[in-house]
Amino acid sequence: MLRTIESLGPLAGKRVIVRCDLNVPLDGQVITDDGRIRASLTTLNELIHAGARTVVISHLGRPDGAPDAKYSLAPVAQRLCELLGNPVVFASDTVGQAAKDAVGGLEDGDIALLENLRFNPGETARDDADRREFASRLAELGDLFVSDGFGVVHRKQASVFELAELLPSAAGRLMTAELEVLDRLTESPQKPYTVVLGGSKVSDKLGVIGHLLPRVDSLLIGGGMMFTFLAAQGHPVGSSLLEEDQLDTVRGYLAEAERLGVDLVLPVDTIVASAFSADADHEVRAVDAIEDTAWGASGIGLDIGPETAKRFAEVVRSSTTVFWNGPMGVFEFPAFSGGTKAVAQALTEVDGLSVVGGGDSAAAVRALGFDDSRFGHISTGGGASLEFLEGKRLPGLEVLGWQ
Ligand SMILES: Nc1ncnc2c1ncn2[C@@H]1O[C@H](COP(=O)(O)OP(=O)(O)OP(=O)(O)O)[C@@H](O)[C@H]1O
Ligand SMILES: O=C(O)[C@H](O)COP(=O)(O)O
Repeated sequence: MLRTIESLGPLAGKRVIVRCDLNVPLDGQVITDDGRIRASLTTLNELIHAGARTVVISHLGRPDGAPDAKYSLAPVAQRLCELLGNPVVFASDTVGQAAKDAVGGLEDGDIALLENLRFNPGETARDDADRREFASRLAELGDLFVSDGFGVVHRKQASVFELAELLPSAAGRLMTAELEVLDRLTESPQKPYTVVLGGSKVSDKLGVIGHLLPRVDSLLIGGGMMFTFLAAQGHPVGSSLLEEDQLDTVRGYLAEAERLGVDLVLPVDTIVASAFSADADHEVRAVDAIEDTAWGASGIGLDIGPETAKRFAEVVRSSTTVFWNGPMGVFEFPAFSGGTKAVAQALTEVDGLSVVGGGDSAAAVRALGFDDSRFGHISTGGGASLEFLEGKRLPGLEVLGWQ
């Protein structure tokens, strides 16, 4: 049974550390999608109103265990303050003097945000003892711990796992809301059940496919992920995103899909660009002709093509349950956003349950003008929701009592 906030007892006057996933997309200092900040507000408002002294912690991006200004949470503190309508004290470090001063200065109902957890090597250390050492320094800043960063719950990291062992801990409201919907997808998805995969974290997400194949009726592969499949079928993919060391694994998935009778749908066309940029020249090409443009092997596939988009949309629309993770192309560049838009539109037309998972996927649908309410659920977790659907035991959930 997942422990919830009620299990922590009275909160007034207590220093409550809340692990959120405020890993939002940034363009310089500008937050391009604040969905993950908004999703954290329910828990934070509840703690504020209960008179807790709230200490918010999060990572942003993947800095290398040392401070790096481009991954600072300062813009997030500013946005959090606007959304809460409350001052947010921002500490320029995580376990140093600035954090101690910020937390020490909190009154009941106040809130502070500490700097990016991943500026400290202990947060993501492989060695258990190193993570534990960092977690114990974090634990000194709080009396209680609320884990609400669903997007990071698949990571065995100090602020997700060890900290929850060190302090009385419970799941926050976002965490429980996410689990309620995703549980429906694992327990009894209504058929036909389709999963759509794309995005750029290819090696992170390929592993999920083997576990999903026995559970789904159709699996559609687009985004950066498609090129490893196309290459596995013998197609040259130019300079597109490719995980060469995964080719054998992918061949295994293709064979397994056939054996299980799963409809594994790969793109038939792609938009090939001269370079990775918003204004690059581009042409639609069949997937066996990616290198047949004037750019030859330097051409890059940046979106699924129109014929593929049409086919994907048809499969999605005729499904009763759909889970989608990972944009179909580089949606941040308008010329390569068509595939993502077509799939998003089809999801809004599903007569059943449609779930969008992932920080970038959620950002994509919003950037393309789709309102959250047009989907059954928008999950803040990309990798996390996929690993949950795989049926994996997630460290950040187990430590909260989830079986
Ligand atoms: N063909 C492609 N080549 C390169 N990048 C691509 C391609 N297609 C999509 N992308 C990129 O994939 C990124 C999103 O991938 P990611 O796997 O991180 O998605 P997510 O699961 O929604 O996010 P998260 O895992 O952070 O929650 C986008 O920034 C998009 O530009
Ligand atoms: O964006 C995400 O999926 C989460 O914030 C986790 O980030 P990570 O993949 O860098 O651990």
